[in-house]
Amino acid sequence: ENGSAAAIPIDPRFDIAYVTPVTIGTPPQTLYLDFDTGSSDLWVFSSHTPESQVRGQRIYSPEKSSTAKLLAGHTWSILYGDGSGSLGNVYTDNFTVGGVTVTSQAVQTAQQVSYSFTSQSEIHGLVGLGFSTLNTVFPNGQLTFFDNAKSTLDSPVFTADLKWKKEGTYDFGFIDETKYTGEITYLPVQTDPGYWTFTSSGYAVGDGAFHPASIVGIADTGTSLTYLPAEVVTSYWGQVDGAVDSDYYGGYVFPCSSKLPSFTFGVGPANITIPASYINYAQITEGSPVCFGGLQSSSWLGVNIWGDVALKAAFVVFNGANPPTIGWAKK
Ligand SMILES: O[C@H]1CN[C@@H](c2nc(-c3ccc(C(F)(F)F)cc3)no2)C1
Repeated sequence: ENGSAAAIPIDPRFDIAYVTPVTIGTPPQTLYLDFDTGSSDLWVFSSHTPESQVRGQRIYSPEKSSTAKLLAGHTWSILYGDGSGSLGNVYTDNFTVGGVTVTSQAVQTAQQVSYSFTSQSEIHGLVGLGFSTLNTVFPNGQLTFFDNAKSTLDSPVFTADLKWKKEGTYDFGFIDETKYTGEITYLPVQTDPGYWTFTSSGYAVGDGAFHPASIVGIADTGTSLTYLPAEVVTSYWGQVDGAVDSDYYGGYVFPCSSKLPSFTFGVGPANITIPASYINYAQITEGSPVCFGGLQSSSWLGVNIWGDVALKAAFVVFNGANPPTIGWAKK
């Protein structure tokens, strides 16, 4: 059974994250979760989360679900790239996204969440869409929703059609030809250690020359910005009047009035262009003349991350066949 679900920006001003409605249990409990191709845990705010750590989030209460089963003796604990994290125990229950149901999905209930999750009331948990090898449940790792659903889908794929300051979609089991133009270019995926890792064939700044290069990075729907090698971002921001790499602000900032070039990245023989508007990410604070860039250096990260700023410029196919591949198309 295929499915389609909305990817809704949690903030109307800038695309910090997208959430998707899901239902868990019997009778169904609806939560809005952050679908993250950069991790592989499905965890939710729950009746096990201390009230002091819950601030407006919807919660999943397994004790109110007739189909919930405790996965005895299992725990989990996860840390995200920004230093946020959560931990807890594990149930299995019915889990539905956009009409696709998995009847015994591992649902990780939070017993602790870090302050940044507490303060983000629009995110009620995460759905990891990375490879199940990254799942943190101990002592037995659990399968992702996609791995569980794969065999019931017409095709073992899901697609991401994220949009700039608008609602996009995640589709499961099919490729919607109306969502892209031209051809989809498929690239090999390196599945070790468990991210959707691919190699971009180079880049161009604005209308400038294309620079062939092999940029190994992960496609990560859970990361807001895009983080690339220092020489790439230096050549990009070098084209922007007044842009500086600021220790104070923690990255490249520029005068909001400056004109930005677009950024093009290679996907095999094809390419995707990120419009300048996507790279003018946000004012530092409401009304500030200083703006924060959507393209930042990956040098302190140790990995290049193609986050939402890049992904929303394309229609992306996460092909879970054997071997997995990743497809990119203009839209
Ligand atoms: O770890 C990498 C895997 N994908 C990236 C990711 N990061 C988050 C995240 C979501 C929400 C929050 C909070 F609400 F602000 F706390 C924090 C981090 N979700 O995926 C980074």
